[in-house]
Amino acid sequence: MKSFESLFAELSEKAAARPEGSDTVARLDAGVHAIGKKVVEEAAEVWMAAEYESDDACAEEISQLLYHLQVLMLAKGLSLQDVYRHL
Ligand SMILES: N=c1c2ncn([C@@H]3O[C@H](COP(=O)(O)OP(=O)(O)OP(=O)(O)O)[C@@H](O)[C@H]3O)c2ncn1[C@@H]1O[C@H](COP(=O)(O)O)[C@@H](O)[C@H]1O
Repeated sequence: MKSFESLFAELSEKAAARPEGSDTVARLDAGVHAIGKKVVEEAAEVWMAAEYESDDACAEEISQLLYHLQVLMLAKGLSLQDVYRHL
């Protein structure tokens, strides 16, 4: 099972190697503005799932929000440590 750290390592590799067909590479190429809109969209989906859907649906939406936050971190050049030091 993936963790926050292992997903970030995987996405970092994708950003560096830029494999053909990677959704992550396409999102990075779209830029911070587009990624930020996706973060907001996913956050709203988390909220709606928490209020009106199952726990599993909510967990899935949270996983997607975490993914898009990581894409935003990569687009900004932020490391895990840059974020963790504020926790
Ligand atoms: N964990 C994720 C992940 N979570 C969410 N998403 C993306 O976020 C989308 C979910 O958003 P929506 O529900 O809004 O779906 P949508 O409306 O079709 O999204 P859009 O394409 O319109 O933005 C999914 O369709 C994926 O495109 C993810 N895309 C990739 N990963 C993982 O990231 C890794 C690298 O993936 P690639 O870069 O595609 O190789 C792999 O381990 C993947 O499993």
